[in-house]
Amino acid sequence: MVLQKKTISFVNTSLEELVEKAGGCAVLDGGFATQLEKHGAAINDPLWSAVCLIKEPELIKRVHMEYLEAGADIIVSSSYQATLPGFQSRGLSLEEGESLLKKSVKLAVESRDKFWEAEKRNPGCNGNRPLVAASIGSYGAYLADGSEYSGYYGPDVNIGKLKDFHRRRLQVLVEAGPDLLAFETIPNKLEAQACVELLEEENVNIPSWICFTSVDGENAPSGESFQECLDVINKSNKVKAVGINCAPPHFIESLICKFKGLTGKLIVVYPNSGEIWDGKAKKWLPSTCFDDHTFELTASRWRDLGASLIGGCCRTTPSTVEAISRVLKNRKQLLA
Ligand SMILES: C[S+](C)CC[C@H](N)C(=O)O
Ligand SMILES: N[C@@H](CCS)C(=O)O
Ligand SMILES: [Zn+2]
Repeated sequence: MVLQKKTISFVNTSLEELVEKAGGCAVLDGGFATQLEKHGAAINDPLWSAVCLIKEPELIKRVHMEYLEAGADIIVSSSYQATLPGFQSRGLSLEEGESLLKKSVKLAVESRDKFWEAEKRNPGCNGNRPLVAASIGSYGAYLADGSEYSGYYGPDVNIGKLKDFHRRRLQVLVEAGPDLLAFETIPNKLEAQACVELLEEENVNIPSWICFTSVDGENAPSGESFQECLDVINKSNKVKAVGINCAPPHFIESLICKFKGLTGKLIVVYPNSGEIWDGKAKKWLPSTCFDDHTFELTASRWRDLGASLIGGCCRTTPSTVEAISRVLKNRKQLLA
């Protein structure tokens, strides 16, 4: 008997192709730091989750694998709060810091490759090789003072300072060869402008997304309108998707509608659970939350409103991603 072999393309996939192959909406992973903590990692530290790059690289791989197994089409690296000045203030040299940044991408790529080696032999494999996005947390994440949710960087922070902060890390992460770049929790227009200018100046050819936070459900945390912020991003051909991360999930529906009217780029949403980060106490405060079931019920609505990339951020876990994946991938099967 001749067994028919399914032909699967193993070439690198672009973001647009991945979204298309995923049926119009790809699944992102969930809270990375949250899942590290669930496994006992101590991240109450100025480096936050990036402290695990120094202390627990195997745990980082375990968490990536858990999100891949939950159905993530894209995993985000552990570099959100990994910065060269941050590592230097821990007594590490510039070279050691750069090597940790590269390691964040390498750990994600190794996890993806290991997952894909097994997955592509699975008869149910959809041929969608997951992608690795290198996380680039905002300047506020590095400050570790909650300013990624206020957008207030003080009077001394101008665009030059923000570009200086981001430049070398961006170069090193790009050299490490991720499939995508994920600018996360950008809280104001100035930092969006700095990211857009840097992508041009550094001639970066890896596709990017830029995500903002929001604390009022209508504007960037700085109070600047998303119209102003997206005007800056729309001018860039390097940015392929724009959206919201680590904002409460009940803001997402209206923000997708707003973004749809402001940009032709792909829309990416990965809200947190709804809990509120207390930057001083460094802990999550209870608030109105979505549980996994509510994510499952709402993800298809976000997709229908026009989001092309959907996942979870802080306080969501692999079971959240499993719920999102179940509903989005089932839907794809129903449409097929
Ligand atoms: C996305 S927030 C919860 C990350 C942690 C924050 N930048 C801090 O260090 O306090
Ligand atoms: N990629 C980061 C984002 C924090 S807001 C994480 O999931 O830990
Ligand atoms: Zn988050």
